[in-house]
Amino acid sequence: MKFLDECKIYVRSGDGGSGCVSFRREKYIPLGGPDGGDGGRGGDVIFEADAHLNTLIDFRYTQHFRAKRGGNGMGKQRTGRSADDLIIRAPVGTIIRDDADGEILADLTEPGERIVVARGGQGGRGNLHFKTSTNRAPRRSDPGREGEELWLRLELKLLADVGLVGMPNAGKSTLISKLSAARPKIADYPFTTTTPNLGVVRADIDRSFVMADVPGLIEGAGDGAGLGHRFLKHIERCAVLLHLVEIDGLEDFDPVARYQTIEAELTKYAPTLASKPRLLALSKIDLLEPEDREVVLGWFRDRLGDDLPPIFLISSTSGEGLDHLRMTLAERVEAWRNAMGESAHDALMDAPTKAGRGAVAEAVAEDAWDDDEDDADEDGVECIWVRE
Ligand SMILES: Nc1nc2c(ncn2[C@@H]2O[C@H](COP(=O)(O)OP(=O)(O)OP(=O)(O)O)[C@@H](O)[C@H]2O)c(=O)[nH]1
Ligand SMILES: [Mg+2]
Repeated sequence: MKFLDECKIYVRSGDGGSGCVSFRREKYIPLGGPDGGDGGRGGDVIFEADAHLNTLIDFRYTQHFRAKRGGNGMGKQRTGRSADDLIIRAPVGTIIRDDADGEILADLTEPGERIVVARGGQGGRGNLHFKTSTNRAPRRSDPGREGEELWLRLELKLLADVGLVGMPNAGKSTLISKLSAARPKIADYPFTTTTPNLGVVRADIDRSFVMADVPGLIEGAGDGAGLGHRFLKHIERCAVLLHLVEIDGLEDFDPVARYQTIEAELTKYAPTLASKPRLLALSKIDLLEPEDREVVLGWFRDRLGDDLPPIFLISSTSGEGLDHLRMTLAERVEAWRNAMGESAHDALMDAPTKAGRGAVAEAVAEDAWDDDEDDADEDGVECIWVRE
């Protein structure tokens, strides 16, 4: 299975069928009047949000969508057949833009929601309509109207509840591998993760949430430096951010400054990210001398003051602090879902996508990412990232 989150497709609605030129021909009626029927309507191109889909991968194989042409009008005043509409199914959460000017045509948030992106052409009029008092045998009919054609850009934002942010090597991928079935690549060097990973974290029997591990952020990420900014959009819709700062000793670096650097980048990228609820986890504390813990916590308390989010000490190696963190995250996600109530955002994030998100996350957990297919295809489909 592959996962693709951005693609470009061509759509064309059907042309209207032509009107017909025809005259009534019956025995003993030598000069029957015009009886050419109208052409049928061309098919619309319609998008439908489907809660069971969670990737745009199908658009990689099919990029051209053409609705059928309406049938031509016929004699005996018969109207041509209207063409069937072409329904394109896309995952809930897909944003559809006109590629020409970037205008958003639709943001599919509700399962079953439909939007017409290209209207089918009207059928042409048959010669029946052109009969006048002076012209009783019109040889004129209209051709059908042409359908509309346009290129669309589809974008799917991952629907995760918790977004993991932090500098490269902070231990984000290790954490998601401990809390969920996701098995991302983990290594002792920065920028190991190049594409997002999703995992379902089960807090208890009936409570779970989706966590997204995105590539590490660096200074300048908000302006486009590094890889991470490309994926920040995936965490824009998260309920909670979990900011991970690695603490593997008291020497050599300033963890508070690391935290502040990344926070500043998030603010620069989008104010919505800056104002999102967040938790701070100090990772790799197995490497810290027990007596140094209070020292580090003191640095954060003193320098961040009221801006200090709830802080956790965790170790993915020893498992310390993970249960508490997992339960707190579950509570935060639940509180956020409740606060959202019946709002449109809730519809997007919660009910309709449960099946879809679970499926993506499980699939992500099972398969490895393929980093190779990162760029534009020959045939014009741009893949920001693809999972095999
Ligand atoms: N001792 C110790 N090492 C850890 C812990 N968590 C992660 N590591 C190690 O830290 C290194 C980086 O871990 P990753 O999970 O790949 O870090 P990341 O934040 O995903 O890094 P990028 O993908 O580059 O952004 C790996 O060598 C891990 O084994 C921990 O709790 N304790
Ligand atoms: Mg990683």
